[in-house]
Amino acid sequence: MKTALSIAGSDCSGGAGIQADIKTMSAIGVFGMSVIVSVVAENTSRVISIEDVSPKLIADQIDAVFEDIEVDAVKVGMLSTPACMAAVAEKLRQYRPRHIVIDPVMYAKNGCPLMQESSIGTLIDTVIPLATLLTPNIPEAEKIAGMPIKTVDDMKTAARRIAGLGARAVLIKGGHYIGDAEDILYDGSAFYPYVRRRIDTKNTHGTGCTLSSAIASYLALGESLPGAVERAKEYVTGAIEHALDIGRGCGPTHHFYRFYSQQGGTL
Ligand SMILES: Nc1ncnc2c1ncn2[C@@H]1O[C@H](COP(=O)(O)OP(=O)(O)O)[C@@H](O)[C@H]1O
Ligand SMILES: Cc1ncc(COP(=O)(O)O)c(N)n1
Repeated sequence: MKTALSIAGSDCSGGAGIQADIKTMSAIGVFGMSVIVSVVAENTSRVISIEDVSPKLIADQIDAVFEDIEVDAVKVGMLSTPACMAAVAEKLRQYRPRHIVIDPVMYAKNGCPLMQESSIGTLIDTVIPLATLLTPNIPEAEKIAGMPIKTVDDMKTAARRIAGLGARAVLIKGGHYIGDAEDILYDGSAFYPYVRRRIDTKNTHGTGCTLSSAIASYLALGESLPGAVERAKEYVTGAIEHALDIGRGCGPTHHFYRFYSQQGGTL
């Protein structure tokens, strides 16, 4: 069985972070593993508090996985501080997994910050150059590329700039855009658009986590990068279509909708 590792934060409400990643990996059919970098007390409406795991325990978790199990792809999510970033980056440089999909998480869907403002320099200098694919949403791409993004052409310019910072490929996600949900992949030479109609829902907690871990899963299964993004886009669109209207804020994406519908069950 192919394996994928999520290095990210824990969302106790189960919609984003490590929990979304492992649900996605399981639904796609790879063996999911997790290195917890931060524990976030959050739900669909708010973040109550965040506590980071010590750099030593982050490093030890990564050692525990890599010394024992072949890792076919890694997904990196929330890294809140320069110390977390340095611990993860050092170990990724040591183990050099083939696929490293990095989602540079900065805010939760309800607007609460998940990355300290002062971490942006370390993100750019230390983390981004490790990405075989970086998957910023539009506000994150604006911060990293240092430019406003209002059009699809701006998305392309920002993707080029971010590739110039050392990411091998960049997928700018259009969930925060107006109109269709259009994402643009830049692989260093060509652009690939991925377009679906926008689903009218507030229940988008965990969409970015779901997409990046789906891409890592399909890369682990041997898909090409454009193919993995296409299949992951299909997966996240279905997970948003069947998102659960639970909680008082932005409800979570739903991962087992295909299983339930095949069993004739209700969602
Ligand atoms: N309302 C929506 N309808 C359809 N697709 C969406 C919607 N919102 C987000 N997406 C898609 O979900 C994925 C995650 O994007 P986005 O929500 O921008 O990421 P993030 O969670 O990092 O903010 C992208 O493929 C985006 O196009
Ligand atoms: C621990 C953690 N990691 C990431 C996100 C962002 O989730 P998304 O951008 O996918 O809604 C989150 N809310 N919590």
